[in-house]
Amino acid sequence: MSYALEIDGLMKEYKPGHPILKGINLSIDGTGLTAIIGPSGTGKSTLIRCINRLVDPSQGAIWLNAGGKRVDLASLRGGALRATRRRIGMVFQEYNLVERLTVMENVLCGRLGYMNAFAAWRRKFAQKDIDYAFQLLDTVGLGSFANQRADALSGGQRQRVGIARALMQQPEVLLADEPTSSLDPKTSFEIISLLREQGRAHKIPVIVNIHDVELAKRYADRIIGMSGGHVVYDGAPQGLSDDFLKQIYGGEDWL
Ligand SMILES: Nc1ncnc2c1ncn2[C@@H]1O[C@H](COP(=O)(O)OP(=O)(O)OP(=O)(O)O)[C@@H](O)[C@H]1O
Repeated sequence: MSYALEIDGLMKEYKPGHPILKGINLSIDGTGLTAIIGPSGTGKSTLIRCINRLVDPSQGAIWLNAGGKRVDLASLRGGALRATRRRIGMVFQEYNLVERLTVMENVLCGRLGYMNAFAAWRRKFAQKDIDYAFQLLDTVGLGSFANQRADALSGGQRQRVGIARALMQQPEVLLADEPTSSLDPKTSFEIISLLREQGRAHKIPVIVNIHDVELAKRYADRIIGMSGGHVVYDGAPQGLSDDFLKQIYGGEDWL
């Protein structure tokens, strides 16, 4: 079987001899939301960032099924890497919007990876891209905000723009690195629900690195618990017992 994403023996060390990821093996498919949980510093962001190659893996393979073709993201360079990377949508904790641009312009930025350099420089977007961006803005509940500047939005609204921009890439997989860390509990729930819903609507898997275990247990279809650079739990939220939580986070006073 060919998975949407298959990670095989992934290792990452920022300093030689000090591995952060110590041999991660994962297969991700379907349209569910997978939550990655684990203590601070265990390598959750590093894992997400290796997948979209914001960080270069030290060893291992990351197979992405892009348009029916299986490519190893870990070994790609230059133009081949850029072409494959545009098929990976990424939502950031701090939104990473261009503050002085409008909501619509920010969403259209998701298309830049598909355009030639001159068209990208002129920000000359095709009408079908503009139409799709309007459609996505409606989907994320910001239909009437297209002409607002990004710096006039609340955190939750910014994250909705970030999700629309990632979907604009027509990705094969959607990654989110702590997308709710800066948001209140109600908005966090809305953003996680939106990610899950959009994963289903676009028939792509969603992988979210998240600190809030309760939120993960309530809304994820699958939980990956990391500790010390290893995966120590991989299964349904219902199976994430206190024993596993102790193994992931250590101690028990907090349970
Ligand atoms: N660019 C970098 N250079 C050197 N070390 C790094 C770099 N990025 C992360 N690290 C280190 O790698 C380890 C894992 O960091 P990472 O951000 O992946 O963990 P995390 O589980 O996502 O933590 P948190 O939940 O606090 O965000 C940490 O010790 C961190 O200091």
